[in-house]
Amino acid sequence: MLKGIAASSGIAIGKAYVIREEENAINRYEVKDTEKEIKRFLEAILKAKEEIESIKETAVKNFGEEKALIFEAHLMILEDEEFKASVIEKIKQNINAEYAVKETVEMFEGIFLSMEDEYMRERAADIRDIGGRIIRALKGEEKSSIGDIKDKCIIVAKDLTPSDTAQLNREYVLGFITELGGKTSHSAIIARALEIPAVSGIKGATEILKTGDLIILDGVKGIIYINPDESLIDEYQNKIQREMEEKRELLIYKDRKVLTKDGKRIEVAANISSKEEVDVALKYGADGIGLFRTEFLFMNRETAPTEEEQFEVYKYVLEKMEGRPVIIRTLDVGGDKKIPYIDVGTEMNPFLGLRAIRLCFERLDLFKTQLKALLRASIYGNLKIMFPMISKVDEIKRAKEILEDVKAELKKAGQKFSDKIEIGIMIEVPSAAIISDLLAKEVDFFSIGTNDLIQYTLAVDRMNEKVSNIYEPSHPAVLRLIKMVIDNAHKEGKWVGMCGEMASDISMIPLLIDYGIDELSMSAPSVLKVKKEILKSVD
Ligand SMILES: C=C(OP(=O)(O)O)C(=O)O
Ligand SMILES: [Mg+2]
Repeated sequence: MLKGIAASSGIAIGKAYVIREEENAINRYEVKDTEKEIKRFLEAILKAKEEIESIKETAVKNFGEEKALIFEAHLMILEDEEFKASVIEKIKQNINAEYAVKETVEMFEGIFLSMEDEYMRERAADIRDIGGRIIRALKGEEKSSIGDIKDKCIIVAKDLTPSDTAQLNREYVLGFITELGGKTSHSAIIARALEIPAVSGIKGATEILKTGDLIILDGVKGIIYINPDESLIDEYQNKIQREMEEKRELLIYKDRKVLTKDGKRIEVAANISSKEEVDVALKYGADGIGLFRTEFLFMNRETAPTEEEQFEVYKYVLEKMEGRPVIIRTLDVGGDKKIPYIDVGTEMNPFLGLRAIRLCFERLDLFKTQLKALLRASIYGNLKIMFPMISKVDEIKRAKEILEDVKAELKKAGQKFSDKIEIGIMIEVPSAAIISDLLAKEVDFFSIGTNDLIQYTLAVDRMNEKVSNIYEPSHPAVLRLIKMVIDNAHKEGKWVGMCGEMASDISMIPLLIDYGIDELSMSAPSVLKVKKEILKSVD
């Protein structure tokens, strides 16, 4: 038995599938026969071309000509004489082909990244992609994608990025075990939304476990059993049965409106990160969407979604929610949510770096495109726009000014948008909580992001399993800030929600209600148990 962190509740029993770290190191060595090495390089180019041609064909079939254009760009790079000449030049200096490609790719990447033109800057990602493909061809490796898993298994990996997790297919992935990551890492959050049980923080898991080992994964207790005996399997199979029954019983709360014993209405909403999750939110009786993490729309693709693509997603969510509140948060890239084509450079402390609204101010092109899409979609439902990582008054003022500029542009173009959109901010940085009296004057609502608020207040990395024991939601410093935020908002007549993971922590709910919280938003599968908990004092 191994103990880790209970990252996503639920139980899974199945065979392990161990993903070992890819051998990324590209070593430099001296080649004597440079002619042979050049031939090896040119063959790798041909192999890469064949691969891309075939991917392009599939892309045309599945997504149409336009989506396949990106591969046209990749083919052009492979045919680029300057690129090839640069690699060959290096090989002639007795450098091995892999290293020559790596150096050439880095040089071209640098050139593209320094260009003024947005389109050209984005081409840096293409060069990187192509470079990886040629190097894999040279090494004779195939690229495997986690989204391609087609056998029922429990994934064991050192770490899963949020974009990896978002690709997991629930039909096959029964659960996952990682060495790294905490309870509020985005991978854990996504796993909870997908109802995939997970345990993180199991040191050495990829070494200890072998593919094919039978595993019991207990995501409630945060433990795993390796090759358990029959009696333990029986015991856990019974637990799975009981869990399913409990879930069914909770359905009686689905259409209940939640009132406290003082008769105050509490909205119990769902957090989503894709349009597909709206159905899950409705299935579990969410009163609204309390947080749409839109950065996930930007993941696992080559370029940012266009205004039209985003508009379609927002419209879909708003229409599906049929007038219930839908809080859509603007792009929160950075920290553990990395997007290859949105370059923030190398950062010593990504969670303290160019993240969320800070990045949007640097990349007005992305920010304005998203705001336009949101405004246009606003006529299809009850949209509220929320800005992440606000840490001072100037930032919310600036964000609102940009929103006004975008509104003016739309008006000029004769495009319609609602005039009733509430504007809110995340309170997830201690400075924002401390000046919440001032910020409350600028907005219609707050939503407390406890995942970040806790990590920044207590100086405890939410991703680091080594300090997870001191990541303490009930620390008095955190509780004082939460109370202060709610009081300050209410003094200005504004409402306060909570969309961090604390919102579904049953042990904290009585206190939050006592503080006067107005809305709680969480992964959809937690909605019913939270409704039940609040109604317990009334029923
Ligand atoms: C809801 C939050 O935002 P995210 O988890 O996306 O950082 C939070 O910080 O609590
Ligand atoms: Mg946050």
